[in-house]
Amino acid sequence: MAVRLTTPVTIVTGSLGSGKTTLVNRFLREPHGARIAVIENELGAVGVDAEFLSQTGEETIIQLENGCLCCNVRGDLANALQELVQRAQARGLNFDRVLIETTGLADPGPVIQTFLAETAIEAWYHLDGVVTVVDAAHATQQTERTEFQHQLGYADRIVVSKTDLLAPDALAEVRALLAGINPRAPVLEADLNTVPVRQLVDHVFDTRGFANDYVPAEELRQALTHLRPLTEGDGKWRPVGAGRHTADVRACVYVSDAPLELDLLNAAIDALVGHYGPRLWRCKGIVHALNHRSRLVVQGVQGLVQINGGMMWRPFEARRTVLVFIGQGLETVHIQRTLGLCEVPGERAGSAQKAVA
Ligand SMILES: Nc1nc2c(ncn2[C@@H]2O[C@H](COP(=O)(O)OP(=O)(O)OP(=O)(O)O)[C@@H](O)[C@H]2O)c(=O)[nH]1
Repeated sequence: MAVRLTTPVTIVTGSLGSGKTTLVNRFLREPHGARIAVIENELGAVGVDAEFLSQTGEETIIQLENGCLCCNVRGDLANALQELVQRAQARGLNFDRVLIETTGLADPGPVIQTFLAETAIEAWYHLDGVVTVVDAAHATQQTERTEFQHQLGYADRIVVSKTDLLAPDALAEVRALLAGINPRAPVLEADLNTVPVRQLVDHVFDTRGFANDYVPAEELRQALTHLRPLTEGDGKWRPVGAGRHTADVRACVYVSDAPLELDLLNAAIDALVGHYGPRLWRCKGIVHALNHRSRLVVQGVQGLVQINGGMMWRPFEARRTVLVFIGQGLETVHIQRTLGLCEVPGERAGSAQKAVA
């Protein structure tokens, strides 16, 4: 696998007061081996959030003061990232990882798109992942808010904060709610003030959330935990927890052991992107394609979807397609039928397994 020499960037998002600054400060204050630069997005013209960040003695904190990052994203963010590079070159500033803390009102979609579309920054940076901090104490009240749903939908990792303030049954309710909106993102539940920084590092860094050649097994397992066989051995699967999530936000998990025809899959994904437009926020997964010795990796953010070659299938490994679609108003049956058209008849391996949650 090619070694990436660009600097990994993590987007830290989450609702107002959820604990984003607390999380970022843990990485700034405590030793863990990485040197961090922070881009801090302020909502007002005069920022205050940066005041709460621990100063590291170097000029590694950049404040964006022109309002909400999701509204002015391209220019401002690209400039801030380039400014860090210039500081590094001119003044020997050292950092090997960047965290972008968005405002609690930001939709991370356009921020993510900047990394996929701005060629000026790709020589220096790559997007490692989106981490969404969820306030356990207020999550259930926030579920109807569009920005909260967006932040969860795009998450590669979720950190549930303030677990110290919640009874176990209330925490279980939050867990179920999050699984309904985003079944693929692994979750760390924590009191952000006391959880060991090592645990935060392991959960938040190197998620490879946007790698084109790889989807972490942890994410696929997480998505599959929300599906259960209807009856033993009949090959049909049903969603677990469907309907628990909020009104219009839906996560569809498509699973199939039959190989998919790649040309048809390209057409099917184009059709889904065309049909759902901006309502399809994120899609991701691996594909068992006909006549391919390696898995294919699907990575999509809004209208940009890529399918690339991934790791080789190992001998005797069960080959399976797992695709997760997250967005607003996704129609389960429509997605199931559209992707089902790509399955190659008679090529199903073992027991047939196919589902959309
Ligand atoms: N008890 C408890 N308090 C927490 C935890 N995480 C954060 N807090 C507190 O919650 C408050 C808000 O935390 P911040 O880190 O400022 O939240 P934020 O998301 O950066 O807030 P905004 O920038 O306003 O969106 C602070 O008083 C934190 O000390 C936690 O796990 N447990």
